[in-house]
Amino acid sequence: MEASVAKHNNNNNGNKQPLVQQQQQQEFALVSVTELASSSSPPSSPSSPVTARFGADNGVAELRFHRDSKSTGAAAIVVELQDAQLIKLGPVQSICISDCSSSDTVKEKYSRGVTIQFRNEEESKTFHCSFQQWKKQGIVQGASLPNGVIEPTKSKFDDKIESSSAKMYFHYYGQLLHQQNMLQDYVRTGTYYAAVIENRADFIGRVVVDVGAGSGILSLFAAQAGAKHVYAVEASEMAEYARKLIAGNPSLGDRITVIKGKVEDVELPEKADILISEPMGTLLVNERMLESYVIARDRFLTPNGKMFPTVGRIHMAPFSDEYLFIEIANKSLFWQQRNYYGVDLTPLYNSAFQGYFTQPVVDAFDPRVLVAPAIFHVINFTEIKEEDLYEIDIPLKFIASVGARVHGLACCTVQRWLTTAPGAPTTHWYQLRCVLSQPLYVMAGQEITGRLRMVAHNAQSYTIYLTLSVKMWGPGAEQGGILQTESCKLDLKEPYYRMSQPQAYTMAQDQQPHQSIHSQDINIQADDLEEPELIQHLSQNLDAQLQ
Ligand SMILES: C[S@@+](CC[C@H](N)C(=O)[O-])C[C@H]1O[C@@H](n2cnc3c(N)ncnc32)[C@H](O)[C@@H]1O
Repeated sequence: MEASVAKHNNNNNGNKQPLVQQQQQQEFALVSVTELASSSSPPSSPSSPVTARFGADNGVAELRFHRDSKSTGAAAIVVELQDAQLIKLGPVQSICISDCSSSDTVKEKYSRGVTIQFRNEEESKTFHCSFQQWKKQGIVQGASLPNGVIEPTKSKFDDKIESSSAKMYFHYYGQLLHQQNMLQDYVRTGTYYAAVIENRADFIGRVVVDVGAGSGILSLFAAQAGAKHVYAVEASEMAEYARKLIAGNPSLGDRITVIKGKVEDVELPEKADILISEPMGTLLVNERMLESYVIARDRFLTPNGKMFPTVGRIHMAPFSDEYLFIEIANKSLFWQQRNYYGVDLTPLYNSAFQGYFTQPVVDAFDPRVLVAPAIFHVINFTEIKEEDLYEIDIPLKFIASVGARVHGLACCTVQRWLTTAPGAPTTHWYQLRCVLSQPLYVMAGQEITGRLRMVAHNAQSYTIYLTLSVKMWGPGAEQGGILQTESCKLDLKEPYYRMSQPQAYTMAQDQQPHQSIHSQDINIQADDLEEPELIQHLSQNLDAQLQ
């Protein structure tokens, strides 16, 4: 549930009037305020509107709830903001939790909860912003607040992500059909289910936060595994559906609280023993949700808490795929027309040619296109700093197993490459390939070096810089000379979705067959969720539809 507030001044003129702070006070009209389990203060009824007033009369930031905004007498409830937390329970409902001392002994502290009913969602949002602002600024004793309109505080998420990108992103995830896509990926969801249930010893009696809960499925799994309480944090409108789903499963739902908001912004009433999430995108990092996962770790997880998943891996190997290369190169042939309705298009040919090579290719390919054993890069979610995900630099070094024309770098976030072997699970297992506009020539045994650098951008994705070099072969190699180097720059946000069945493999004439370590059947094992590379996730597919 959430909250909302009417912002108005002391005249109690309703929500039409702009927010004005008068003498360091700010007022909101509420539908109702109900104190939880309190014997000291009778709950207000919806028929008697309540005014909430932020102020710092004694140099301490406070929130006072009055039955009548004109009232200047004793407030019904006074909350000191320093120790208070405000949690959204719904679009127009929030709960404010604060510490208070027992009347008998000041040594004993209790938590007090106040349920706040707002008039609409907009007012709820403004109230939340003001709450954070007053809390932040009021903590310093006697600190004065700036006069005028309080701007909503921009969160870490808003600071680094373009609002249009975020809007589209959460709109997408707010639709049931896209959550259904993820739920219908039985390899993905089944792996999570098995991992949670098989690790239920970790969940029993524990507090869990589901980071980006979507439909709430992982929260329900955690509750099934015996979690004491699960906070399902979801920023999109899907939070409402998650509430419905959870309410419809009451034996589990009474241990789950859905909190609508970004993990960067929401407050939780307690720390978590476990974080569970499915934050991986194409090439692991697309969508930049790993950063939110890491922020959630820093905000909510107890020092020895566990993260499910714990690590992610990007597997990489050079590949040779003549058909793919020709397919991409041919896309720009259109621009070679010299008489397109009397117009010469060729001045744009080179730009179009280069443009097509800036698109990473997402598809499923036969692992035999790989020309060297794969290497992998590990991202440990328990240790990595959020800022370290802004730029990821991976040195590359391979030994070619075959002589081939190298067309680029193939990447995959799962342990094993897709195989066309009969009996493999019928799941899409899309992989990503960065294709060079100029191939490199290698001989079996030759070293291929390079660098994969990924730089985050504010559209929730990354710019990819790939360089591959092939060292001199034969006489002169000892001098360490580099014969060929090719580079390319790609935008992970704009992939070429080449969705189809795995491409038929035709062995190039100069290629010798090699025993690829990857050409095994997919074998999903979920005995440990700390192996996220085993988790087949649909995000790759989702990205396609986000475009
Ligand atoms: C890949 S989906 C996973 C959904 C669900 N956990 C599952 O496994 O089916 C990621 C979800 O995280 C949500 N999300 C992404 N970034 C978020 C953030 N910063 N705060 C809260 N939710 C976020 C998205 O709206 C989306 O529903």
